[in-house]
Amino acid sequence: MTKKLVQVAAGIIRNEFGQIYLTQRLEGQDFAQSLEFPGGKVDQGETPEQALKREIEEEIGLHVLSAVLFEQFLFEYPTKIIHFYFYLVEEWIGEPFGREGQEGFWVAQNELDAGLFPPANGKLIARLKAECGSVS
Ligand SMILES: Nc1nc2c([nH]c(=O)n2[C@H]2C[C@H](O)[C@@H](COP(=O)(O)OP(=O)(O)OP(=O)(O)O)O2)c(=O)[nH]1
Ligand SMILES: [Mg+2]
Repeated sequence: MTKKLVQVAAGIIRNEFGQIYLTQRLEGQDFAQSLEFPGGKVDQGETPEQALKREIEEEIGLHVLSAVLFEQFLFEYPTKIIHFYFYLVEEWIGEPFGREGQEGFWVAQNELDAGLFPPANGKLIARLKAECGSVS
């Protein structure tokens, strides 16, 4: 059987201190307890950027003012292939919080730990850490 292809848009929400806002996936979701960049599936008729803005509002209550595509790639999971669109977001209105009951917190960009995220995030996190001149 061919795997379904899903589009996912997520935000690397970075503040002026070089910290990134992460959330923790809830029980009952796939990759429960993993950390994630807030975001979700692109709906039919939506562009990835529209999906990003909608998901960020729904999940963490921020109104995104500008978003720049940082990286897009395909990642194959056992049951699906995901086309990820990760956007860097540095301008927004509001204070982020886990609107769906999930934990959320700021982490320094050079202290991101790929082991706490789903497997698809590995390369992206390595790139974010390399940007900070971090060795691991
Ligand atoms: N948001 C997000 N999803 C990620 C990341 N890494 C990763 O593998 N994923 C996977 C987990 C899910 O299989 C998929 C995203 O779907 P989601 O569960 O967030 O979708 P959604 O917000 O639309 O939620 P739902 O309505 O389907 O419950 O992408 C990440 O950094 N952020
Ligand atoms: Mg989501």
